[in-house]
Amino acid sequence: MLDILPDLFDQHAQQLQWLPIQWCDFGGVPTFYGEVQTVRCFEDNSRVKEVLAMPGRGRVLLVDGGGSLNRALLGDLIAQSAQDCGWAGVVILGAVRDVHALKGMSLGIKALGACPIKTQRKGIGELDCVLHIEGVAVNSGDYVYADRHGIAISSTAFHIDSEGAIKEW
Ligand SMILES: O=C([O-])CC(=O)C(=O)O
Repeated sequence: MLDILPDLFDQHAQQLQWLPIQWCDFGGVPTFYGEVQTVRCFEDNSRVKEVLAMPGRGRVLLVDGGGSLNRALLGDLIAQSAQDCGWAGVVILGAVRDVHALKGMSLGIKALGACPIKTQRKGIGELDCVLHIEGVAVNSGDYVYADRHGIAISSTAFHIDSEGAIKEW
């Protein structure tokens, strides 16, 4: 799929909130969208690993890692698990590693940057919490729309067909 955000904003700007962050694109799928599940954690990816081993059903995991580039919250093994479990994408306000392998995955992956060091898992982190990213509140059950421009959040589910036609669900 090509770009989706310009047409989405042209047609439905009132229902969208833009996250003004220039993300790095690490996955093999630059355009992806789906229902959000939220995680908040800091330099501990326990929750990320647990959740991405559960059925994704086309959803997108949005992780507020506090912006830390000191530890990677996702690497090739967890990303493979996400792909195998049917997640559409993972968005990390923080870092990832195993960058070469991530590019080969059928998964959307956006993050602030890369770091070669993994976290120490101590079981710390929250699932399904309200995240505040660039002044935008995001809950599990909202929707993420991502392409090479970046990421928009909405409480509305849109379906975008392979021709780029947008339908509200
Ligand atoms: O295990 C981790 O914490 C991150 C990682 O390297 C992987 O997902 O392969």
